[in-house]
Amino acid sequence: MALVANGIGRSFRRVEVLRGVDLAVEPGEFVTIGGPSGSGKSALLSILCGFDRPDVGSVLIRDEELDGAPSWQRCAVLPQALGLAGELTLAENTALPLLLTGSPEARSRSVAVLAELGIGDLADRYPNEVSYGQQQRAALARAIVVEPAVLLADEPTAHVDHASAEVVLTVLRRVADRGTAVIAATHDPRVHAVADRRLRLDKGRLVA
Ligand SMILES: Nc1ncnc2c1ncn2[C@@H]1O[C@H](COP(=O)(O)OP(=O)(O)OP(=O)(O)O)[C@@H](O)[C@H]1O
Repeated sequence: MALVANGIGRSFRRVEVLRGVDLAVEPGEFVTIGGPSGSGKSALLSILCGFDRPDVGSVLIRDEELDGAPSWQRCAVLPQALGLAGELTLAENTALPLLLTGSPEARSRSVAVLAELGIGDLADRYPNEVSYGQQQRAALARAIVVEPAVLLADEPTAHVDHASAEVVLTVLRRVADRGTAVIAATHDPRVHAVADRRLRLDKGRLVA
């Protein structure tokens, strides 16, 4: 399995948001997580990528238990808040995970991934010089440039127009088909439509 979560529980200010979440995702599988606003989708993704720790339960990525945030190659994230560095261009932001691995073709690979997402012409612009939807696609480019074992995407189509959403969905599907386990939290029926498996958070548990 690419990712296994066992009995994840998490409370905030005594409100139990997650109560025993179990999840197992295979390499190459595309899973969506739905559920109403406030049901705990982002909270769950934060735990799956090691940004937050559960009160109970464990997460394994490629059979290794998470202890803090794993490397970007094991688990890459498209967060809801994007988190692009404002002082770096889109190409430089996208290249960051490759620079950490010492890849010599960081620039060319980043521009290629930006182009795959339809924003190759914006590679040398800074985040504040492009729209929020374009920033979102750059944050997705940064997440997939290293071909991670697991990709966690929080609302990957939330800020993009219809045509751009189609591009994002095609790329997410392609990333899964190349072997990455993709887990996307979403309200968007178009994302659910391209997934292999659709789950929903209901009263703190994942249900089909
Ligand atoms: N760090 C935190 N401190 C306190 N409460 C939190 C924290 N993180 C999440 N919560 C609470 O947990 C619940 C679930 O929040 P979460 O953001 O995971 O929902 P969501 O399903 O992702 O919602 P949305 O669809 O609006 O993004 C909410 O009631 C939220 O207020």
